[in-house]
Amino acid sequence: MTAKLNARGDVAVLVPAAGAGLRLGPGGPKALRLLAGEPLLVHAIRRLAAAPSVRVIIVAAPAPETEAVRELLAPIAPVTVVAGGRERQESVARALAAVPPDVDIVLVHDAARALTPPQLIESVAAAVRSGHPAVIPVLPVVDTIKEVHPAAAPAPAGVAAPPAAEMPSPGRVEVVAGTVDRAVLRSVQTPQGFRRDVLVAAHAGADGLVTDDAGLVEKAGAAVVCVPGSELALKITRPFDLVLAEALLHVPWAP
Ligand SMILES: Nc1ccn([C@@H]2O[C@H](COP(=O)(O)OP(=O)(O)OP(=O)(O)O)[C@@H](O)[C@H]2O)c(=O)n1
Ligand SMILES: C[C@](O)(CO)[C@H](O)COP(=O)(O)O
Repeated sequence: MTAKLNARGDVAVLVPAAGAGLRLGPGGPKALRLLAGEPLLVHAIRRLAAAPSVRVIIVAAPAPETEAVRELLAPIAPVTVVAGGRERQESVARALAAVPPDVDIVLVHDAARALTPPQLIESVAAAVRSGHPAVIPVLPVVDTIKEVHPAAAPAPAGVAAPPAAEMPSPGRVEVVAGTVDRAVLRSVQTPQGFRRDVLVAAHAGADGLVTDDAGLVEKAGAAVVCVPGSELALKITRPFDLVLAEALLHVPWAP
């Protein structure tokens, strides 16, 4: 049965879903990969549609799959589907352009965070509604975090280390440059919530790529406020995450 969105809701949710899912391995666009027999995007949309604040959902689909995604989601909830871009930021910008003029609160939510509970969507929306122009859900960092640089080209004292690859690889030795104080670090999730004018201005003024929308708002100089995130809002990125997500579907407290 198609879920109805709340016509009295005051929130539009943009769902970037156009990524390739390279880190998940071969198998097609990540948002269309199956979790317990259904595409990740279906899991994500179902949970968004269950949040009472949500009036509009706009999905940025992999461009060649736009029509297929429209058909896939039609029985789940009323959604607008646009073609995504080459980068996440472009996908968000395209979805943002399709927000109806009378909606003042916009959330941006990764399809890859497919198990995000409706309560988290509500708590981010409530924080924006209460007056914060930009809101992100966060979790504490639980590991000790080291800054590293490649052993072959150590950064001299006082000079910024060269950019490190995302992971050390065989034959590439890294050396620790220092330990970061994790008490001031947070792991950032979606949905990220914004006053619409703030998000529109941040995207319009973007002068490079950042990895989340709050990053654009920070660059524009606006305050970004944190609310508690949820372990269930994990981003399904690598094969291990898919196994974890499958297990989470069976825990009694998961939505
Ligand atoms: N050009 C892109 C790239 C990413 N995304 C979306 O942004 C979210 C977060 O991206 P990530 O989880 O990193 O997904 P991928 O880019 O697909 O992953 P990978 O980097 O492994 O290819 C995902 O819902 C993804 O579909 C998007 O809409 N358009
Ligand atoms: C937006 C995001 O989910 C915040 O954690 C994340 O940055 C998106 O993932 P990506 O791999 O950086 O595109």
